[in-house]
Amino acid sequence: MKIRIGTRKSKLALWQSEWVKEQIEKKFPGVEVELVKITTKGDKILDVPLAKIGDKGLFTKEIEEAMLRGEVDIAVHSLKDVPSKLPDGLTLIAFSKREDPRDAFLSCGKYTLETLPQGATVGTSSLRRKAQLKILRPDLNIKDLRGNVDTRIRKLKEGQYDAIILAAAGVKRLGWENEIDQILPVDKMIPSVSQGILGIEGREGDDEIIRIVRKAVNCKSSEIAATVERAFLRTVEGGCQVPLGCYAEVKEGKVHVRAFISDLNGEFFYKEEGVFRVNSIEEADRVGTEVAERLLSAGGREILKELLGEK
Ligand SMILES: NCc1[nH]cc(CCC(=O)O)c1CC(=O)O
Repeated sequence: MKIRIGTRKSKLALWQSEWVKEQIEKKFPGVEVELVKITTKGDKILDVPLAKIGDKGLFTKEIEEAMLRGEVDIAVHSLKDVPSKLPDGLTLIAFSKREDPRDAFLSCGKYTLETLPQGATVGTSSLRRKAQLKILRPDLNIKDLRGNVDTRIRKLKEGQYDAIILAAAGVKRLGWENEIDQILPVDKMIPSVSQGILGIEGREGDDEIIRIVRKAVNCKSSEIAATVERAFLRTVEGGCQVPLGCYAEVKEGKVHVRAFISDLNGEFFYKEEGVFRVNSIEEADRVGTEVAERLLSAGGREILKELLGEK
């Protein structure tokens, strides 16, 4: 039996797909796994902030089309790049053990977020990171930064920024861990929905492939966390154009959820935090939905109207 993985060509995407290939081949010596490289729109547009492109599925669409045409069988994604709604016929079939979900601060060994000089230039294009930075350090000059992880670190080293913020997960997977000067705590910098989790997407009804992939990589607590966080995202429907974050920490039948929605400057900032009992995927979905509804009622709805226009 052979399983073909559709993957982007970036170093991080290839690392992630290779990792899934290894897990499958280790557990199922009779299964051959092949990587098929596919370029997505997000790989082509490298200089525009994602919030301005505004497309859902920027990093996933071409791979999904290949899956639906039967050219590849599964796709390995950074789950945070996967929109909350998938095309008909496709579904998330497994969730990897979560790598560090937090954001990392990099400054060539010079600073922490607290010791950065007044007015220093910090690189990030993420509205979620910008809004939270505005609250922690309103004096900072926040400058757009796109490109893959290696490119962003190169731009920091060239001196274009005093510091940059990246997902710790990507930095660690690519072996840049020593460049991290500070890991930002989840209370101060609420992570992105699904940050650090790999989502494996497949075709509905491909039961044998689903069984193999789940057995090789699925992690129950990641599945619960991802379900809470993605239910939040689906309910808010803010995508990349609204500053928002949601992080569900799973321990012993409970989830500790932290979430926020804010305007672009962090001026109107709504945060929710709570601990919920969760014993099933259905309950996890309900918790994420409820947290989102609370934030929408608290003021999130006005922010969506302002940023997305009347719907
Ligand atoms: N937005 C791009 C992206 N998609 C996934 C990761 C990191 C890995 C992960 O979160 O699993 C990154 C880089 C970053 O935000 O620094």
